[in-house]
Amino acid sequence: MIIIGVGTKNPAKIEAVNQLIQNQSMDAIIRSFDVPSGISAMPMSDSETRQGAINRAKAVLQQDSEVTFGVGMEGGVSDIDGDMYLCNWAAAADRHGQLISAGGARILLPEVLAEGIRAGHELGDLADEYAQQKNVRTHGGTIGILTEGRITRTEMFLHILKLIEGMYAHRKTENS
Ligand SMILES: O=P(O)(O)OP(=O)(O)OP(=O)(O)OC[C@H]1O[C@@H](n2cnc3c(O)ncnc32)[C@H](O)[C@@H]1O
Ligand SMILES: [Mg+2]
Repeated sequence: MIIIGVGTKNPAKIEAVNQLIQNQSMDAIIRSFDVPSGISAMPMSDSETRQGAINRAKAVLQQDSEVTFGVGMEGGVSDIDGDMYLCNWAAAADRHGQLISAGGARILLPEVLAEGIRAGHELGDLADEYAQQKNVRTHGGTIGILTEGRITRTEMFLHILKLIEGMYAHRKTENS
């Protein structure tokens, strides 16, 4: 059995790992840790968002010596030619120094959310106000609001985690 350490207490993210385990019939359990992302609270680029995911994955390995894989997930925004997109990254680190990262689907943010972020607010707070809901970030996420629930934050992170698990499997075949 492996122990997957997840660097968050956000249930929407933890559920993505849970679903990966079910999907891949992995013999694994989850432990969750409140680790620092080491970046700003509202990451403003792909580079920063990816770094947050990597920092979390590595921090988990430091927190608990029994953890087999550290997993980090981070959400942020990324500007393309003046348009602001929601972006998401995840990373997995093992004890052999192997680090795998991947990014997820992007969705254009409505201008009212983009303006709020440019003014220094966090997307989580803006999304709650926009949707007239509480804790969007721990439920369907902004992507869930903007797609009328067709793709939720959990589904989006599950997709990224499948990419990472698949790349890990591919590397094993390459090295065998
Ligand atoms: O508890 P953690 O794991 O930190 O999860 P989080 O919901 O705070 O999410 P992130 O730190 O990964 O995201 C950075 C910021 O971007 C916001 N954010 C990112 N993706 C979001 C989403 O889908 N819905 C709402 N807010 C989001 C949120 O406000 C965070 O402050
Ligand atoms: Mg956060």
